[in-house]
Amino acid sequence: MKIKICGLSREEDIAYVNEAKPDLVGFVFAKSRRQVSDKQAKKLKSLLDTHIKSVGVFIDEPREHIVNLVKEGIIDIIQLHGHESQDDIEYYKKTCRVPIIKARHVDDSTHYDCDFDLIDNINPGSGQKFDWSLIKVNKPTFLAGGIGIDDIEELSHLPIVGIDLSSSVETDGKKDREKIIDIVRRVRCK
Ligand SMILES: O=C(O)c1ccccc1NCC(=O)[C@H](O)[C@H](O)COP(=O)(O)O
Repeated sequence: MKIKICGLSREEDIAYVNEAKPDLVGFVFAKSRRQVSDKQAKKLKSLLDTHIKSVGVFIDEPREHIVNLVKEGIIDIIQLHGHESQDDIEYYKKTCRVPIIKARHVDDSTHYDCDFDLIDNINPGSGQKFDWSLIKVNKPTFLAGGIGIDDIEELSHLPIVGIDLSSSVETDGKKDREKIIDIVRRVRCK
């Protein structure tokens, strides 16, 4: 199972993930307490272990901004959380040629022709769970929403390719080295 640690914003956060080695990390460009500027993200990416993929997280962002971040090598994967259409997804496929993750709620069965689905809470990044028994997948799917270290055993039985988490690896709103290392180790042991 792949693991993505989302919402990195400080240079020490990058040091933590370089040590823990998750598969993916997320830079949030959408409005959020975890939001990073292009300049910050460029610096963070330059410090990131080259084996770890960087995911840009967006809500209804202008296309040019996303394309520019891919072209500059700041993000390796696009994650769309807003009202982006299949037309937008086709545009990114053609223009960027990087994997695309489209987030949806568990009760939204819209099919998007993209690389991965991400089933997330209605309030992304809030640390809130939802009913995992409602999950239906029709393509490689990541799961997010309040996932913590005690959930790994249960999640290993779900039809998902990876997990995406943020709040549970924070202390007082900041990424926590021990929590990141512990959860990546737990996932690797499954
Ligand atoms: O994390 C945010 O602040 C955020 C803001 C706006 C759109 C998306 C956001 N995060 C997306 C993620 O991929 C989070 O990792 C995911 O929602 C899980 O977060 P959590 O429930 O805190 O583990």
